[in-house]
Parts: sequence; C-alpha cells; structure tokens
Amino acid sequence: MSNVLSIRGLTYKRNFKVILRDINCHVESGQIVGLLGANGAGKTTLMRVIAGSAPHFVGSVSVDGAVQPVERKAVVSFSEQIGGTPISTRTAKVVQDWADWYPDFDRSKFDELAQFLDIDMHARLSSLSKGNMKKVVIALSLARRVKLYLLDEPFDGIDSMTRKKIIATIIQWKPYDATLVISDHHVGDIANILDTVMIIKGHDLVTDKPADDIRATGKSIEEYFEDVYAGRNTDGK
Ligand SMILES: Nc1ncnc2c1ncn2[C@@H]1O[C@H](COP(=O)(O)OP(=O)(O)OP(=O)(O)O)[C@@H](O)[C@H]1O
Repeated sequence: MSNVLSIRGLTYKRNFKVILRDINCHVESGQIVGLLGANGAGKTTLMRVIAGSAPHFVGSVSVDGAVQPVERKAVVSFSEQIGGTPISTRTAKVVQDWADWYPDFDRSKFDELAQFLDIDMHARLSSLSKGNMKKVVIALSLARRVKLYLLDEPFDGIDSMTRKKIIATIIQWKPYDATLVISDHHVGDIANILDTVMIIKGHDLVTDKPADDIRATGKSIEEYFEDVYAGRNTDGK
C-alpha cells in the first residue's frame, strides 16, 4: 500500500503561539488511524492543516500527491466542512448542496448511510440534537469518494447506542483503500477498530505506531494513551 498522507516538518503557530511542532508522519492507504490527545492538544488543528483549511504553516503536507491547500481540499473529506451551512437549512437541502459542490459525492451511498443511521431528511439543522447532527455530518463526510477522510471527534456528546451504530457504519462502509483519521479523547470508543495510533501531547506527535504493537504489550490502547500522558512510556514513537 502506498502513502496517502505525508507530513514533513510541520510547525503551526496561531497568534505567535506554537500549536503543533515539527510533526512528521506518513499514513498508508487503507488504514484507520486514531488521532488521540487531551483537550486542546491540537487534533482539530492538525486536521485543519491536512484538509487545507489552515494554510499558513511551516513544512509540507501531501495528500495523495496534492500539496497545495486548495488541491488538498478537493481530495480530503473533513467533517468540519459542514461548518458554514446556515442552521435553518433542512437536511435534504444540505445533501443537495453537497451533491452540487462535490463532484465525488455519492448520493446513493449517502442514502444508504442515512437509512442506517436513521437520519431525518426533513429536519432543519437547528432542530437536530447534537448526536443527530453528528450523524448527518458523518453520513455527508463518508458519502464523498476521496482517498482520505478526517472525522473530528465523531463521538463527542453522543449516547453509547449511537456511538456503536457509527462505529458499525464505519466498519461496513469502509472501502479497502480508504484511509480514515478519527480524532478522539474517549479512546475506548474506537480502540478496537484502529490500525495505527497517533498521540499528540505538548504540541508534539509523541506516538505513531501500529495499534497491534500496543495490543501485543498486553495493554489496552486506552491504558497506553493514559501512560503516555502520565509520562510512563519511554519506548519512543
Ligand atoms: N483561533 C484560535 N486562536 C488561538 N488559539 C487557538 C485557536 N484555535 C485553537 N487554538 C489553540 O490551539 C490549541 C489546539 O486546539 P485544538 O482545537 O486543535 O485542540 P484539540 O486537540 O482538537 O482539542 P479538543 O479535544 O478540546 O477539541 C489549543 O491550545 C487552542 O487553545
């Protein structure tokens, strides 16, 4: 499998404050990557940089050969892309807009996901609960046909049944060569489906390793993550 994502020497500052420092990583296509970190660690910022919506940084980011931010926007499906949509819009209209904006949007795939996730197509975004809004965002994000999907905290604030349903959706939907980066601070939710674990701590990417290497130590990924944050891991990246 080839690399779908390559990041070299990425440093990102906001208002002169370092948010991400000298990040280097490569992600092979077909992987499910858990991007883990405490609140404020920089997970969303890293996704914004990868997706091309935070264009001013030092270093290089390449997604499937696309290097310029505007090129990357076209080849990455990022769950934050729904952000600018007026909240009075009905779900069906949002879906139609996405189909118009993104040539890679697969309407029949969206319909399948919407049925499985029980999405109300007639509701206005403003009337959706947090969990139901997450479902819409996930279905929209996964219905694009791209090489790289970035799901930012898809389980934040939603109930355990819905979490399980979303995880089942991801497993059922995932094409062989699609690559998913999922950020989370409740590691337990996604631990079982991860191929790779990345941990951001103190502006740095301190862990980038196969999930099986962690499992082989007898520790759960959650325990490993907690150890990293407690400073108990000394085995490097
Ligand atoms: N617009 C901004 N201006 C200045 N600093 C910002 C801005 N947005 C984010 N930051 C800072 O960047 C850092 C990383 O934030 P980010 O949202 O990427 O973290 P996160 O890991 O996604 O956190 P969470 O899990 O809480 O969502 C934080 O210290 C935050 O305060």
